[in-house]
Amino acid sequence: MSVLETIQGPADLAGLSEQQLADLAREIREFLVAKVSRTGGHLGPNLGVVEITLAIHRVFDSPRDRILFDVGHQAYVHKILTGRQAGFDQLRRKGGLSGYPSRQESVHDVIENSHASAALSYADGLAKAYQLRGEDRHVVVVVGDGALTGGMAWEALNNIAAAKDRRIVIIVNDNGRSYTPTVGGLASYLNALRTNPRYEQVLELVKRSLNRTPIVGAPVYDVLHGVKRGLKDVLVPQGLFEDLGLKYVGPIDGHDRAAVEHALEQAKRFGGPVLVHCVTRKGYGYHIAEQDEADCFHSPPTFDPATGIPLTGSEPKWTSIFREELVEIGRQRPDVVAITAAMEHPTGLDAFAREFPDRCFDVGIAEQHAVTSAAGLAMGGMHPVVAIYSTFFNRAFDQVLMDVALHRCPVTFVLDRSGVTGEDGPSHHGMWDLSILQVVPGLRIAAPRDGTRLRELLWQAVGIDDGPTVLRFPKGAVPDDVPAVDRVGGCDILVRTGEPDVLVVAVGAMATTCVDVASRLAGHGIGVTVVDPRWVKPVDPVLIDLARQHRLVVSVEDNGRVGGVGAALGLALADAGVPTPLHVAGIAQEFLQHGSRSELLADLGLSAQALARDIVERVASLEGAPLDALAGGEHDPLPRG
Ligand SMILES: Cc1ncc(C[n+]2csc(CCOP(=O)(O)OP(=O)(O)O)c2C)c(N)n1
Ligand SMILES: CC(=O)[C@@H](O)[C@H](O)COP(=O)(O)O
Ligand SMILES: [Mg+2]
Repeated sequence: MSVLETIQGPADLAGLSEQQLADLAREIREFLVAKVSRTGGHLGPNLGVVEITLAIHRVFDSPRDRILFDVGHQAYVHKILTGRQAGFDQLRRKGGLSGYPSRQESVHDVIENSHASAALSYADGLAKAYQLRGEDRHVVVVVGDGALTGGMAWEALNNIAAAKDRRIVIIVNDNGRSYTPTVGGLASYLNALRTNPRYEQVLELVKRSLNRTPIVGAPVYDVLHGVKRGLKDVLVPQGLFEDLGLKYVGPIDGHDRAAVEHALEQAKRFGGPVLVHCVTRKGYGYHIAEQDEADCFHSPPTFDPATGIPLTGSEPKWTSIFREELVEIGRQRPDVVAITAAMEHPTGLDAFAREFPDRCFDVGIAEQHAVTSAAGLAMGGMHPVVAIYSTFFNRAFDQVLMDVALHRCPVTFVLDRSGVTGEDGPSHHGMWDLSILQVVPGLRIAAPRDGTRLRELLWQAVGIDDGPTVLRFPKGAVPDDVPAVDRVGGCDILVRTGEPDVLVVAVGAMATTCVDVASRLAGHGIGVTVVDPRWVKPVDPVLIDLARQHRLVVSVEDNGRVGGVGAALGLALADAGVPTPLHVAGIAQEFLQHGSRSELLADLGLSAQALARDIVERVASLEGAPLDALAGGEHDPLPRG
């Protein structure tokens, strides 16, 4: 039996020998590669925290002590050690193990939100609560060097440092990378500590002193702390973290479990906020990941573990089309610049950055700064294109509203991963952008239905210079082009069959589904017009006129129903006194769990079959006619369910 098979919970770690612990670390890595190669997921980050997570669960007492992970994509090892090994065959699959901590799964999990740079704020709050309640509990936070480039992290550190007696242990997992090498002054600071040759000597000294000195409390900590202060004062006049008032321990070799345990024991005894700086390598222990220059296998799809080669074909993705077209725009528009929040490749800016290195800015995981910096660039005469996943864009709402739109800055936001994303779960679905952005005066939103429209609309967006524009599209494969049969104003008519009974307003990528709906209704006496407004904000007046001509309007969007495109259309129809009934088909305003995009859309009633069935029922209720008469009785091609 392997050591790993004996681990059902953290308590099983206590009695293990050094050899067993070394075997366990190896077995965990083998487990991660074997499982994640079959499901896809965050392999690189988790390979890098095996020793750190083992040390945490040997030194602290979860769930009494709370273990928090920033982002949470690196919590697989934590899940393995807390009784969830069996779930990894269904990792990130509908109904299976979440790829992030989940309170529904385990009492050992706390934070379910996968948005970076928030964990330290949770820790500050939790520690305050335990102090007020007189509970002697530690709060342990694993935060990556990338997550530390986010502003919230520093807001939290500012507060944590002020409270000398709150039991918070911050473990900085410093692998020098977000996806790509971490950027900015902080990265340079951490790098200075990591890469100076004296660091190696000092590390050796620390290691020897740790191994020689049994854990007797203060002396070990003082050795660690004193030596480090010496190092830091030599390298950097004043320790950044110590200047804040935080006790700093490190840098520690994050793959030396015993050294990490020693440091955590000292931190635990200190009884106040301590920051333990662990130096690790992303993808550690799986050479294919370690050598992956792109992103160290940050989040690979299913792959062959022997070669690392993806098992799924690389079909043209929305991102690929954006990547290609932006380079062409960059060639013709020297005023166009690009901004990423530590996701240059995932958002498709990597090609632009290669061709125009001086015109592409990676600001770190700092979406709020990205947006207001874009306002500054626009005020300086440039036209910024800010590429951010839809869900991460949420946190920069005030910056879009007050720093960009109030000043009518010509900034183009490109929101990839809009709508139902899939396997990353509730805090990754981009189901809010069409709602929250409706309230921004002067901001225009385009939702391309296919690759050709993406190219067209991107050019139109960067051509608008009197205010901000947004393009939004989903994750994954691009549908075949959906040609228009007519153009009315700014709207494309995609289908026009029979009498003008039902007007289907297709928002962006839902157009393919809406055309399928029309074909399912064609043979049943229900005339359908499918219209793609292309620019979905502001509401195109053409839609008002088309609605007047039809008996029912159905809007279909891959966004929350509340406050989305359909809701805005409803307000416009009411303001125009158009009595045509409107049904808004969209995502129920609830947190969606993880699963494939197609599964989740079907569950939401956004499949062509479900939409067609719903329209048949709505038309029938308009006429009071029995459903069967409309739907062809036993011949009904729209079986329930
Ligand atoms: C607000 C926000 N922006 C972007 C992301 C996407 N993202 C997920 S992990 C990651 C890199 C995190 O780097 P780091 O904190 O150093 O962790 P590592 O992967 O290196 O362990 C990014 C940018 C996110 N989760 N949240
Ligand atoms: C953890 C995180 O936020 C990212 O790694 C995200 O999982 C990437 O999503 P995609 O795989 O859709 O690029
Ligand atoms: Mg990192």
